[in-house]
Amino acid sequence: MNHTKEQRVLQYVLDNATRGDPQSVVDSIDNYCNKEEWAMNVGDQKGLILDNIVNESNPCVLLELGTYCGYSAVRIARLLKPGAHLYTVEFNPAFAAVAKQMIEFAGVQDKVQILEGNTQDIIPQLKKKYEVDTLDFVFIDHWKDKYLEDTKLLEKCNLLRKGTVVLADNVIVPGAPDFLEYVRTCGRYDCTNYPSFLEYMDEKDALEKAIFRG
Ligand SMILES: Nc1ncc2ncn(CCCCCNC(=O)c3cc(-c4ccc(F)cc4)cc(O)c3O)c2n1
Ligand SMILES: [Mg+2]
Repeated sequence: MNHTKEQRVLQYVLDNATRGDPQSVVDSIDNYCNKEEWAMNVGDQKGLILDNIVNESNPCVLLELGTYCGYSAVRIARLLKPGAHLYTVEFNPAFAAVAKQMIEFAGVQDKVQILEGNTQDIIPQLKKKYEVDTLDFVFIDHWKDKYLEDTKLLEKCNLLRKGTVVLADNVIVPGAPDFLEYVRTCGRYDCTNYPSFLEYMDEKDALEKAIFRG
């Protein structure tokens, strides 16, 4: 029954976390992935940095690229004010199915909407199909070689406004060198690097915050 790692992570949450308690869902996933099976959640160390940046930017409309099991969607949604909304894009149906159940168990389904598909197809639909004006916060955590292309696509679709926070995971491991080079040198972003560690490992990783200048 639980043939995939993602299904085993979900089952562990269902067996060990408290329904409607997003913090217990986040803690359970971190416990499982620390003890049993590594998985590519942003994790607790980078997660604390993510929490701080979400809290300081107080966002209302958010986009996440790469949902996976829904760990960061639950982590972000637990901090959102009433009426705030997170769109999260996932193209792997099996991952999306796990994430849907994770998000519902955590009780944050009213704040999170999973959009199934490829970011390059979905990003151009956000304004017309999902009635998004501009984004306050973007968390990028999908294919590392798509970070740059999709950041440029967000610009092209006029989804970024002065002050939009673009936060990217894994800028060291696996790395997104072309994205880093672009946001740090194109003149349209104020960038900050947040050194941390790869989830559940001792390897160095980092988040990069790039605030759009408008
Ligand atoms: N275009 C599009 N549209 C929509 C989509 N939905 C999903 N995807 C594809 C996402 C595929 C997973 C992306 N995430 C990672 O690959 C990742 C990897 C590691 C890692 C792995 C091995 C190591 F040895 C060390 C580190 C760590 C991380 O934290 C990661 O986030 C999409 N793509
Ligand atoms: Mg990641």
